[in-house]
Amino acid sequence: MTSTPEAQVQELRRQLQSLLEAAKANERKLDRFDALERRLMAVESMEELVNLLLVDCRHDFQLDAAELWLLDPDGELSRALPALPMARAPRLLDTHGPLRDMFGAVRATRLVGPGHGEAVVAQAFGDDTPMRSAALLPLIRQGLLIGSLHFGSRDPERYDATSGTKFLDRLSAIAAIAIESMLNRERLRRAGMTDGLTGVHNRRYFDHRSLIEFSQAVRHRYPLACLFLDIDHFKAINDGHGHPTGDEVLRQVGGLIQRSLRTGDLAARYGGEEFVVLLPRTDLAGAREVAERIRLMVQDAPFITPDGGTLNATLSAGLAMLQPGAASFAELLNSADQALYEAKRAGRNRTVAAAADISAATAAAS
Ligand SMILES: Nc1nc2c(ncn2[C@@H]2O[C@H](COP(=O)(O)OP(=O)(O)OP(=O)(O)O)[C@@H](O)[C@H]2O)c(=O)[nH]1
Repeated sequence: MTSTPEAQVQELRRQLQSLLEAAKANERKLDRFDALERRLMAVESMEELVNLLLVDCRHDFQLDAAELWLLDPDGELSRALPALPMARAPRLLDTHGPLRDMFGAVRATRLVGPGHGEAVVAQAFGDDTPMRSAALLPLIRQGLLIGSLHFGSRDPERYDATSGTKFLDRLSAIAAIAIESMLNRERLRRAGMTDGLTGVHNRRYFDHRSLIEFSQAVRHRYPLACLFLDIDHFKAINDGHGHPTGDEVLRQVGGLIQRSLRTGDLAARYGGEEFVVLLPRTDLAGAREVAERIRLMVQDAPFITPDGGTLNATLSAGLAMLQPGAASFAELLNSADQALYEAKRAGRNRTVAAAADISAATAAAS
């Protein structure tokens, strides 16, 4: 049956309308991708980048789930991320295995859903996931798979294996560049405030942070303790076992100090074989306990030398408390340094508190 010319015109109009709607939808999609790419290129910090990929993307693209996996074989990110204010954290992988399982040798964007990859959806979002389809974007830099970005939907048809992946491919390339440049920036930032040998903060960072800690303690009137820790007869270790062994002892002492502290405490290598520690909201008894814990750990530790041998070392600690009415942070440092001098003079391998703190504690007790 041939249709009337009016019916043919109606049909053409309908087809034209649906083409126009598809074109408009595509344009809106392009605008959204465009806006996201611009924001990715402009992020200033790791937390902003992760929030953009996991929280904003999910909202802007009306996704039901978004996940980011990042390869972190050296534990660099797992040390850095907990301190950052992130609404959602990426999953850190210590090996390539999960990425290899997901992308194989092809390493291209995958659209998976019912009948063509339920198992992969579960792999991407967990076994109990309500997601029914997903877009899995490999993040590749300089030929290496550095992570993956997963967008999930409860709608089984949202991601269909036959759909194009042009926008998603572009997004994954830009996300990978943004992640790599952010990691490099973080590395540089940390290198600028970390002592290269021991991994604790350097003097420059300490000088900056200590002033903040000082003014906070003064303003909010809480105690602030300062410890100077100095390895005993370190010159003899260098002379007797060689400089590389001295370096190794320094590295291990730095690690012991770091592990003895709470979040919010600050440890730094102050110079040579001397470390400084700031303990906010810690009283004299608490600070003495920390100093003694570190001293005993060092005393009991067998230090492993580069040639596989062991040696023993000790350290002396000088401890001082921020005094009410102290005019400057330098006064506190100075008192801790004097106390350290006393500890050395009295025979080393001991903790000595500054005279003013001992008399204040005695007066309070009597
Ligand atoms: N291996 C190594 N040695 C260092 C480093 N920085 C400083 N030193 C050495 O540390 C030694 C410090 O010696 P001294 O200041 O005489 O103190 P000490 O031998 O520890 O004696 P006391 O502190 O009085 O117990 C010097 O020999 C420095 O050369 C370093 O980064 N690595």
